[in-house]
Amino acid sequence: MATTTTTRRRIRLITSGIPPLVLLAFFIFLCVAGPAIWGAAAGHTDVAHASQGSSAQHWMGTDALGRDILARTLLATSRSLVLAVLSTLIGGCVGVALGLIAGMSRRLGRLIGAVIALLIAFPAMLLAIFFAVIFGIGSVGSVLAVGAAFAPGFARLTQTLTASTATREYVEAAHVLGKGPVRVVFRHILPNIAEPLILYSTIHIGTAILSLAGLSFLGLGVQPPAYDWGRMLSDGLASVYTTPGGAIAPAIAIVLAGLTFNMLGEWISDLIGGRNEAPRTVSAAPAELPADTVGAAELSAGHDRLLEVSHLRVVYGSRDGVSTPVRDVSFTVNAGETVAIVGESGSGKSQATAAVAQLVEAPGSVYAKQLEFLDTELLEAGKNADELLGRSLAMIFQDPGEALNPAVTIGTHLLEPAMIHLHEPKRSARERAIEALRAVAINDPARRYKQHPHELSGGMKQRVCIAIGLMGEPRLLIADEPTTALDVTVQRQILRLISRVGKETHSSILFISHDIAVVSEISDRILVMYAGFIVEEAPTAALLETPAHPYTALLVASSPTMSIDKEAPLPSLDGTMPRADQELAGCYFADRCPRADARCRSERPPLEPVGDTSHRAACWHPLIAGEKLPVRLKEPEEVLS
Ligand SMILES: Nc1ncnc2c1ncn2[C@@H]1O[C@H](COP(=O)(O)OP(=O)(O)OP(=O)(O)O)[C@@H](O)[C@H]1O
Repeated sequence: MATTTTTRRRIRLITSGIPPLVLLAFFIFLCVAGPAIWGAAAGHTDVAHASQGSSAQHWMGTDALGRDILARTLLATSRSLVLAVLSTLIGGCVGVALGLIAGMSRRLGRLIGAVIALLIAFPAMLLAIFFAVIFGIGSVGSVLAVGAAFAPGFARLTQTLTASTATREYVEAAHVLGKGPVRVVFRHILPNIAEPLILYSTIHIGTAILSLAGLSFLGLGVQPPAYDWGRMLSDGLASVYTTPGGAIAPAIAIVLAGLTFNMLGEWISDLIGGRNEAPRTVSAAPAELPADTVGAAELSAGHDRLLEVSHLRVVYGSRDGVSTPVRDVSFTVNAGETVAIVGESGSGKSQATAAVAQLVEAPGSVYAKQLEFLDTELLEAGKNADELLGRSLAMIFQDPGEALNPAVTIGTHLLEPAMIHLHEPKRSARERAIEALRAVAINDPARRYKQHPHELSGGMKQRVCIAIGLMGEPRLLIADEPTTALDVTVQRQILRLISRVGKETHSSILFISHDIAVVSEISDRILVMYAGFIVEEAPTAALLETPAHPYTALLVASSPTMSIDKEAPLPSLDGTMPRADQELAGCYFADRCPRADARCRSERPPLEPVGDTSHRAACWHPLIAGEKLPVRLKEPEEVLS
């Protein structure tokens, strides 16, 4: 059934491509062979047979000098088409350059965006006439004028495409790798916006033919003795009653050429659309992970500080106010340790780690008393910080589909960290890349190396992202909800893989998740975040068995696990977390907390040890070990809803 649909689609694609391709071939033939075949007839004057109607010798008649109109029309093809292609190229290059600057740079973007919006408000033909007067009458002036009139359209399209591509995770990953803006544009942005731009250009050649003909018709374009279809149309209209062919022949040529490029554009669009449809793959049984080598090279030093974050704050300022997704976060990650950050959606987990990876973009600002990675103060290190992070930090994002650049092969993704940061020769980097794919349990790594991301399943893409991390010299692996976008059957494997890779490469792991049950499987220590604060921090077992903060206690109790009684109702966490733009004097959890009193609402509790020094909680009334929180249980229908 699927095969029949695909076959039918292919047949439709081939048949719909025949008319524009045949017409295009015909026009190319006219451009190439035209001068040799019709050159003489088009230039031969015969005043005795001037301004004649159609005859067997002159199908479209003759002009005022007795020249054959059909021959001149066919000969005018090359000038008309070359000028149209040139003006599209000029408009395309100028527009794409402006659009890229506007899409990449926030400050210049606003200015260029405003100019584009102003120009786009005028009809393109009106702009072309305006620019033709400025650039001067003639072929060159008209080409520049039509190019300038098209540039705002190209710029608007490029700006929109760039803005949406620039926020993709593979572009952010490229920034993490320390790639400069020019490299990011040519490697990651342009290849991914090229298809709609090519499509737009093809259709625009048709419009350019019409616009140039219009300028020539108005006397602003091609000047005698040179001629194009617009010039011929203008001359032909003067004698339309005696020699109608003088106007009809160039008019037919203009319409046919315009139609050809429009049909070609539609066909390319179909072709691209079909190619981008993800192939349906039958998901094979997930590959067994190779034997775990946990413990083979455990770091002996127990408390080597790798990352030290002290009083981290992330602030976004806008005309509408200030929003602070990370209010005050302090934590450390020791060498070889796996630390998890948990908390409900919007608690600031991703923003806090984005600040560590230097991925918070304007208008966001990062403040910290200390943000030290491998003994380097990141907020003061400038370019050195980029290099350090590019070499020693690996990021695994939530959606592996977004994290990989669809335009480049898996191999290229893997080679970049090794070649850019370790300056490794391509040959040895390639060998290591195939080894890295094998290490993350990807079958047939040599074949996968040559494939593009769309040829891989979601789980495989995430394995590739992990393998990319292995290509540098990672000391810290930040995994931001790496299993959320994956099929449940693959989640556990990816989790185990990340844990194993961390141990084998002696890297520490900072693992972000909203699911405490997930992180408890791999983490040594858990940090609980709420409304931009760390509200509790403890070794995993202590946090799960004796949570001190009421929020943690509710998170633990409401986390459905395989071991709990499925018939028993889950505790309910009513209310919502304060927004990032809300400022409160006291504890941000107070409104949802069954233990809150007046002090909780007026005075913010500091993160302080509760019992053991490794266990800290920010609460005025922490739960004493073993104490149960009085909680409202969810009704069965609430659990289902
Ligand atoms: N570019 C931005 N501008 C302004 N505020 C932002 C921006 N990005 C994020 N925020 C704010 O930061 C808050 C925290 O976002 P963050 O992505 O860190 O949460 P999270 O805990 O990781 O949640 P999730 O699990 O849903 O990803 C958001 O609720 C949002 O209000």
